[in-house]
Amino acid sequence: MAADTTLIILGASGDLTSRLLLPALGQLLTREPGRSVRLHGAGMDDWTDEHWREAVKKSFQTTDAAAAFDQVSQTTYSQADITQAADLQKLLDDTEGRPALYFAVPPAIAEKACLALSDVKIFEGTVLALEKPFGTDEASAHRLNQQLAKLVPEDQVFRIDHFLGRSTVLNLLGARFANRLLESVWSADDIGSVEIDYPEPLGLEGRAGYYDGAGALVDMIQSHLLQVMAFVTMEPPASLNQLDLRDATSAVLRATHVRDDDPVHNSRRARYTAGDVGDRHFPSYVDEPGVDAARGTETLAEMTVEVRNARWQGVPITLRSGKALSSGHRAITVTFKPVRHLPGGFVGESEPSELVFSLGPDTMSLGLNVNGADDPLELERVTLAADLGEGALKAYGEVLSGILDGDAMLAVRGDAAEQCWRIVQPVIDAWRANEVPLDEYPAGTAGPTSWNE
Ligand SMILES: NC(=O)C1=CN([C@@H]2O[C@H](COP(=O)(O)OP(=O)(O)OC[C@H]3O[C@@H](n4cnc5c(N)ncnc54)[C@H](OP(=O)(O)O)[C@@H]3O)[C@@H](O)[C@H]2O)C=CC1
Ligand SMILES: O=C1O[C@H](COP(=O)(O)O)[C@@H](O)[C@H](O)[C@H]1O
Repeated sequence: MAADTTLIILGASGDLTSRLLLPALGQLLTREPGRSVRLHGAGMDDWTDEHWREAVKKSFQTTDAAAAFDQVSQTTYSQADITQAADLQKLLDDTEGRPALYFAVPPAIAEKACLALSDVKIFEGTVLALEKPFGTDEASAHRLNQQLAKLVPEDQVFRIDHFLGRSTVLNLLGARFANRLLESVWSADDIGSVEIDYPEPLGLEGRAGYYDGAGALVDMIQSHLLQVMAFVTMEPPASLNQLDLRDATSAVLRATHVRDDDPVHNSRRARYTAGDVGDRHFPSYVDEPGVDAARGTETLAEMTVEVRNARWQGVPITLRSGKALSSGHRAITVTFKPVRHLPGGFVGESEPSELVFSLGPDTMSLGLNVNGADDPLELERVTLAADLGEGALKAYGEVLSGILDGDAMLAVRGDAAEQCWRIVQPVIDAWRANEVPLDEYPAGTAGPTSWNE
C-alpha cells in the first residue's frame, strides 16, 4: 500500500499522537526518505492546518526528524466528531488514495466511530487501526470484531500492540527460530519456568481518566505481556507472514489458562503509597488527581499462567508489571531445569541456567555454570551477553510501517484479542470478589516486601 496511502490520525490533539505516533512517523520517514505518505489530522478541536503543521513539526523534532517534516509539510487538518457518520464520510471523501484511519482516541470513542462507519461509504483497501484496550471483556471484544468484519477484511484491521514492534520482542523470533540450539531445548523437557516482567518507574502521569478504570492487569498484562508470551511460547510458524505468524500466536493463546484454574493462588495485586522514584516524589495512588479510591485499582499486577499443550505442560509462566517501581529489570527470563545429575566432586552452587532477553536496553544474556578459575572443581557463574542494539525503528515506527505497507504481521488478530480477555477474566473476577488482597508498596520500591519473601 506504500505509495498512495493517506494516514488519517483521528485524535490529532491527543497524547498518543504527539508523544508517540508523530515522533515515530518522523523517525520512519527519516530512515526511509523515499517513502511517500500523505498525512491528515482530525479531531474535535478547532485547529487550523497551520496549527496542526506546527504540532507535527514539534513532534518530529523530538526524534531528531526535523528534516523529514518536508515530506509531510502539506499535511492538513479537519475538525471532526468521529462518532458522527457525516463527519467520517467527509473525511473519507476528501482523502486521496487509500485511507488508513488511525483511531488515536479513547477506546469508547473508537467503538462508537466503528458503529458510525456502518453508515459510511468505505473505499476498498481502507485500513482501520485501533489502539488498546480492544473492548472491555471477551464478549465486547467479540462484538467489536463482528462490527469490524462488516466494514473491512480482517487483514485491513490493525489492532495495535506496540510491544510487538519492540526490537527485543522481534529478536525473540530470530533467537528461537534461527538457532537449532535453542529450538531443541525450548519446551517443558528443559525449561522450568518463564517470567515476563515489566516494572515501570512512571506513575499515573495524568492518565487517571483511563488508568483508574483499567489498572495494571488490563493496561499491561491483558494486552502487551500476553502478546509477548505468545511469541515466547508459540509453535514455529512456517513463515513470518501475517497468516502463519498470527495462526501460531492465536493457537498458543487458545491453550493458555490461569495456572491450575486457580486465580486466587496464581495472581497478586498491589498499589503504591507515597514515595520517591529517583528524584520524583509520588503521592499515594489514591491521592492522585482523578483517582477514585473506592475502585480499588491496582498499580502492580502479577498472574501466573500455563500453556496446556505438549510443549509447555506444567511450566509456570509469570507475567508482572507495575507503576512507580524502583528501576527493576524489564525482561523475559527463561529459567532452565537443573541438570539431571551433578557429578559428585563439584563444589559451590549450581544454579539453573538462565536465558534473559532484556526489554530495554535491548540485550540477550545466558547465565551458565562453569569451572572456577582458581579451583577447577568449584562452580562459578558466568554470563555471556550480547547487545542487540536499539533496533532501527522505535516500536511505533514498526507499527506505522506495517500500517503503511498493509502488512498486518505485527497487528493483533481479532480472535487473539478475544483470547487475551478470556485468559485474564478469572483473575478479574477473583479480584472483584475480593478473593485476592490488595497489597501496598511505597513508590520507589520493588513492590510489597511480602512479595519478595
Ligand atoms: N498515551 C499513551 O501513552 C498511550 C495511549 N494508548 C491508547 O491510545 C488511545 C488514545 O490515548 P491518548 O492519546 O492518551 O488519549 P488523549 O485523551 O490524550 O487523546 C484522545 C484524543 O481523542 C480526541 N477525541 C475524543 N473524542 C473525539 C471524537 N468524538 N471525535 C474526534 N476526536 C475525539 C480528543 O480530542 P479532545 O481532547 O479535543 O476531546 C483527543 O485528541 C487510547 O486508546 C489509549 O489507550 C496506547 C498506548 C500508549
Ligand atoms: O501501553 C502502554 O505501555 C506503556 C509502556 O510501554 P513503553 O513502550 O512506553 O515502555 C505503559 O506505560 C502504559 O501505561 C501503557 O498504557
